[in-house]
Amino acid sequence: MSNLKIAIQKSGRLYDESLKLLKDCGISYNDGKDQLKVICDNFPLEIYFLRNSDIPQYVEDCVVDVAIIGSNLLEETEKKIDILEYLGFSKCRVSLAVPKDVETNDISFFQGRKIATSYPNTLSKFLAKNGIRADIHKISGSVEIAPNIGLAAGICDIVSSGSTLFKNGLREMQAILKSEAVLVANQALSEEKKAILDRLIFRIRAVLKAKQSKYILMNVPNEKIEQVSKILPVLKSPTVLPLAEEGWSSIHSVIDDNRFWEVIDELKQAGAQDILVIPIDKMVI
Ligand SMILES: Nc1ncnc2c1ncn2[C@@H]1O[C@H](COP(=O)(O)OP(=O)(O)OP(=O)(O)O)[C@@H](O)[C@H]1O
Ligand SMILES: O=P(O)(O)OC[C@H]1O[C@H](OP(=O)(O)OP(=O)(O)O)[C@H](O)[C@@H]1O
Ligand SMILES: [Mg+2]
Repeated sequence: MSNLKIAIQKSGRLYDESLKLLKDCGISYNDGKDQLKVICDNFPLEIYFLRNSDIPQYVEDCVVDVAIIGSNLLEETEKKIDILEYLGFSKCRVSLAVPKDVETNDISFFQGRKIATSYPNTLSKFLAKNGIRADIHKISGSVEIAPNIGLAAGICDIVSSGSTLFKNGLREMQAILKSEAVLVANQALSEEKKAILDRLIFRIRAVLKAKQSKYILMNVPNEKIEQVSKILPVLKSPTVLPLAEEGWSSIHSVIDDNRFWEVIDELKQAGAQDILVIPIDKMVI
């Protein structure tokens, strides 16, 4: 039986979270130093550690079957590969930025000017769509330095916290693309590989779903159970267990992480006490 081949970034922004995701999926391997390829012990998977910018080509050429990359790289490289799952980490945007003393937010500022970027294709598509003719200057890193050394009037690069822009005296003018890590696959997977991939995606979804949810439990006087239950968004219906103290019950449920702060006051007002919120490791629905 053949293994599914997955490429992940060798080092950089995506490396830690990509490996953590595989680990959370229960996949383990013998971690030899500086290995560029490892075979997993307990899942039919081979991991290839590659340069991020090379990965889309490897996937399209079927050198590997699947990969974890930033979705912005797909926009840039336009390879024939499919996004299977949004993974929720390495969130960032590709943005136009200018020296902070430039006052306008009108992108026609760039008309006839030079823009430094590592993402020339993404930028040229955006400029064409907006009718801006600018001179695109491709550099492969440290793009934020370009305006300071007189190389360009502005830049187009990845922004996350904005601190690199700030440290270089720049400000974000306009985001042109949002990005996050994605699982991608080539379009010619065998049935055997697809079956392994389905098992991997099943595990990834269980991990991602669990991250978005919390287990919540609280004590409630019996006469308030119905009222409290109505507030709780539940999978089926909440679990209600009697407490040793007569007239009281413990209600257990699962809640979306973002919803918790919205309903906490309502729960208290409805009579819930001693509310505990606990992380969930895996969630299979
Ligand atoms: N500051 C950031 N915050 C969040 N995500 C980021 C950030 N910078 C980059 N990313 C995402 O991580 C991906 C990899 O970026 P990284 O800088 O690690 O590698 P690279 O320099 O693009 O490529 P290579 O591995 O070929 O050197 C990017 O394509 C983007 O999707
Ligand atoms: O908005 P921030 O949180 O400051 O992040 C943005 C910076 O992160 C990335 O660089 P990285 O650190 O990956 O270095 P690189 O240019 O060598 O890839 C990107 O190219 C920006 O420079
Ligand atoms: Mg980078």
